[in-house]
Order: sequence, then C-alpha cells, then structure tokens
Amino acid sequence: MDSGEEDRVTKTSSDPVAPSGEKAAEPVVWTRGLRMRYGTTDVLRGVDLRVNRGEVLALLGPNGAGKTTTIEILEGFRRRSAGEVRVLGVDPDDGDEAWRARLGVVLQSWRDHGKWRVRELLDHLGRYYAPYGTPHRPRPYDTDELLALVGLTGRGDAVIATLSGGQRRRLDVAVGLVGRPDLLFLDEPTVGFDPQARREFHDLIRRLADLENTSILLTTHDLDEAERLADRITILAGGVIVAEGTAEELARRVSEVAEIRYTLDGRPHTVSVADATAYVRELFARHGEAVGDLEVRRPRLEDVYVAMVREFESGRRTEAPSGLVEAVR
Ligand SMILES: Nc1ncnc2c1ncn2[C@@H]1O[C@H](COP(=O)(O)OP(=O)(O)OP(=O)(O)O)[C@@H](O)[C@H]1O
Repeated sequence: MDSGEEDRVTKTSSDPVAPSGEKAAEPVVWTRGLRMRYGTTDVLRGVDLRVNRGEVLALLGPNGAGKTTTIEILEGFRRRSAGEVRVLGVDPDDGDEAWRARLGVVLQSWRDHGKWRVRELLDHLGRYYAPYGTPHRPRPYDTDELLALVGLTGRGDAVIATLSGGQRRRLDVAVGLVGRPDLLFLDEPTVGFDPQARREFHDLIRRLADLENTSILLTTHDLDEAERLADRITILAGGVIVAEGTAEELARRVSEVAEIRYTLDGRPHTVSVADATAYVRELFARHGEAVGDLEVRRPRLEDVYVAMVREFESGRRTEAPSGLVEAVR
C-alpha cells in the first residue's frame, strides 16, 4: 500500500513556503505535490491543498477520486507515497498524541459499542482528551452540552444499538467533536440524514466554524450541501485538483451569463444576459405590471462540477487546468 514510499520528497523545513511551525496565519492543512500510489495505480498525482483557520473546505469528486485517501493521509492514518504535508503545523507521519488530540474525525459510521449507552461512550472517549485541554479550549466537551449540540438531548441513556440511523449519525458527529477539535474531518457526514437533520447539521457546522474557529474539511456528494456550507470548494478528479474557489467563483468560471425567465402579458420569455440587474430594471421600467413569474438563474456549482468531471472522465484532459485553478486562487 505504500509502494511509492521510495519516491518520497525530502522534507524541507527551511523552505520559505512551507509552514515550519504553527502560527495563527498559517494554513491548518497544507499539502504540496501530495501523491499516493496503491500498487501500480496512482490515486493522487500531485495535490496542493490548503485549509485556513476557521474555514470550511468541501472536497468534491466522483467515486474513487481519492477523497477518503486524502483525508486519511491528513489524519495520519495512511502514509503518503510522496509530497509535503502539514496539518496543524506538523507532518502527520510524525504526529504525536497531543497533535492527534486536536483532530476530530467523523468516519463513515460508528459500528462498535452497540451495547453501550450514548453517554457512557462519550464520557469514555472524552477522558482521553482531558490532558490536552487548555483554558482557551477546554477538553473534552461537557457531555450534556455535546448532546444538545448534535441534537441528541434526551438520548444520553439510550443503548447505542437502539438509535435510529440518523441518531447514530449524530452520535458519529458527537464522537468526532468530543475533544473540541481544532480541525474536524467529516467524510460524507450527512448520509442518512432526513432534511431537517441535514439543516440542523449545517447550522452546527457553521456554528463550529464561526464561533469556535474550528477548521473543517468535509467530503460530500451533495453539491447543495457544499454550496451552502463551504467557504471554499476543491474538486478532485483523476488524482489532481481540477477546480477550486468559492461556489460563486467556480460558477463564474463556467459562465458569466445569467438566464432570466419571465412572462409578459402571460407569454413566457427566456433570455441570457451578462448584467441581470440592469436587464430586470429595464424590463420593469418598460412593462411594469405586465411582467410576471420572474426568475433569475445563475450557473450553479452543479453545472461546474458536471462540466469539470465529465471532461476528465471522457479522457480529454489528463492534467489539471492550471489556468482555472490559478484563476480562482
Ligand atoms: N487500501 C487500498 N488499496 C488499494 N487501493 C485502494 C485502497 N484504498 C483505496 N483504494 C483505491 O483508491 C482509489 C481512491 O479511493 P478513495 O476511497 O480515496 O476514493 P473516494 O474519492 O473517497 O471515493 P468515494 O466517493 O467512492 O468514497 C479507488 O480506486 C480505490 O479503489
């Protein structure tokens, strides 16, 4: 699994670009030329990733793109084949217990400890984090506070095996949060959530980022979720980053044009214009109340995603479109 180990780039701690220790302005996650090879297959082919403090980054990509592999390398669960990596100022391969205690991980689903009660599990896991608390960031979370945070108030005494799928997922999130992490990894966090649970989860993520300054790296296949939650989005395909930026920046790369639909005296019209506001102003100035059913549609993240991934999967492109990545940096 680590057959590319011999290719590993020598770490250059004196490199002026690489964060050498941890400082407030430095990225919480930083990779350069990250590569991963399984056997003879290159899954990651030179990934440059960055997550800033208090930022929510969504990592998107088709099945098998290497998202989970990337997260596992950053967490220190998997050794990379080559490239430079810093997470909270430390190379994950050298991360000690104190470093690990500052990370929160929400994996696919917590399947163990079915006979335990919810509170028991969180109290138990929380004890591991206690020595790593600081006055600024007390660890672990108070269990009742944590249960309230993830929407499990009243379920503390429930046996884990009796929780519903959505409640189980909330517990997964609680397990990831119990140590009040500086950096939280979420691998497809809302799979199995109903729409209300999804909305509550999104509020929780924004609260963690905005109020607790938690940096969050999440993978998802739900583009609405990425658009709603993430400060920045990175699209991985074919082992490289094919696009990154805010949802708005990415959409603008695909098209500056907005589509406007309306009816005039009941007849439907559709136009594509660069300046939607000016067009609508003019439309009402001319036709006033004869205008109805107005709708302005800008390109969505989904349009960008589908366009980028389709291009890669059709084999027309084998390298990252550096112009696009650079343009939105
Ligand atoms: N331990 C392993 N040994 C060999 N190949 C692996 C291993 N783990 C993952 N792979 C392969 O690496 C590629 C990337 O897998 P990964 O799970 O990182 O993708 P992903 O983007 O998370 O996919 P998904 O969206 O389906 O979760 C896949 O082709 C997968 O089969």
